[in-house]
Amino acid sequence: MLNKKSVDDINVKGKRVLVRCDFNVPLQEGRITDENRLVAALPTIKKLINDGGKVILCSHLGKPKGEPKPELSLAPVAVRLQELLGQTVTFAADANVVGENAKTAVAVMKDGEVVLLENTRYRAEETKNVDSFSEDLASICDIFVNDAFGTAHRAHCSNVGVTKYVDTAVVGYLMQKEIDFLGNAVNTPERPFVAILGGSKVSSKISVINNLLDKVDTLIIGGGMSYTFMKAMGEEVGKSLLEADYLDYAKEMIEKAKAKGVNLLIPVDSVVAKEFSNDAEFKTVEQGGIEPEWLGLDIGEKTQALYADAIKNAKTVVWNGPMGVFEMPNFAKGTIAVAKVLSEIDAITIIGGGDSAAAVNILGFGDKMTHISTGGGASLEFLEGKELPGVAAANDK
Ligand SMILES: Nc1ncnc2c1ncn2[C@@H]1O[C@H](COP(=O)(O)OP(=O)(O)O)[C@@H](O)[C@H]1O
Ligand SMILES: O=C(OP(=O)(O)O)[C@H](O)COP(=O)(O)O
Repeated sequence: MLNKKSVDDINVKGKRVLVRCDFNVPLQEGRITDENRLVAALPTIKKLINDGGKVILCSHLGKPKGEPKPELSLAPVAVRLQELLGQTVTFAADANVVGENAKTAVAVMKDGEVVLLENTRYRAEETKNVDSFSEDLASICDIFVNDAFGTAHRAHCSNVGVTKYVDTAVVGYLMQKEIDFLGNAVNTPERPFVAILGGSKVSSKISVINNLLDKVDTLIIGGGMSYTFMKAMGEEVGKSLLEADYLDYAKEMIEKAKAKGVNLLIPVDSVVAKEFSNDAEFKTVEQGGIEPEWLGLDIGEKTQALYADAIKNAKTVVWNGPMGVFEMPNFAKGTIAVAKVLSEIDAITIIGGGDSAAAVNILGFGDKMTHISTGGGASLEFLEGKELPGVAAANDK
């Protein structure tokens, strides 16, 4: 259990409560294309409304790099939140985030009302964690709640700096839930504990592989990163994604798995194509059969069966990174196969945000998983065993 004070430990009646959420949602022409992060934030917001707090929400959106960018305004989020909450959400349009508009909006709030501030990254100080913006944020609230798990690996004004200037800084329900699921899975897993890692690069998951090898019974490797492991085992990989600088590291991890008695699985067949395109000619080849002009873009059917077999008796599964280029239908089958097995087994299944979460949702398996994290980078850093600054900054219990 997370040893931080939460919204259950405070009395917010009549108080101005600043809630840092992660409303960094994908937008297309002002339309929100995936609202999971908004829905995930509702329990904390509703609790604070019901308890009679004056609920001031804030978040970043995209990377406006310290200046107002209309296309990265949080205005569309206010509209959708209002629908989801079924009550008015006043949007404090304010290029300065905590300028006169925002201060006035907050000053006239009644208990149980909701205000949403403008994109915190309109202020240049935000991502540098400069005190001036942290102080501004603290000046409009009595209590601070951090519920932005997706941003917890950043140390910015609106999730870390602000806590220096408020007496009470607690975490929200989403933050608690994310840390509890990921923490329990990694630290006290029901066994067998299987981790599935995929995605493009070994280099982005070095510490995750290393840390998980200390914890899991089986580690399954798929996606672009598997070719570096194959090469390290002496196989030719043609034009597949290869990080030559990480071959020694891959060998080290193969040795570590042996030493620890971890079952490390890499693909036994691959779907290869002539080009990185859904329209390219493609075929399935056995282990060691990737010819020089071909590149591996998905795991083959034998690998799918091997991985399904390794997963089916698991009691805890953590998955981060697709098994292939799932954005292209011809190379999505491996990712679909893994998602399908996870949706069918009797186990705690945790999807570590990012592309894997998107894949599971797009493929329609979202509601079959125990937990889909709202944070890609944050869940990866958590799986690496790092302390998340956004969590560390909250008051201890
Ligand atoms: N065999 C492959 N070759 C090239 N790219 C791949 C391969 N398999 C998966 N990918 C790509 O990896 C990307 C996801 O990588 P990454 O960002 O590491 O995953 P995540 O966001 O889940 O952590 C996807 O865009 C996918 O197309
Ligand atoms: O979307 C986010 O990260 P994610 O894509 O790693 O899940 C978070 O909102 C953090 O955003 P940032 O990576 O711009 O700091």
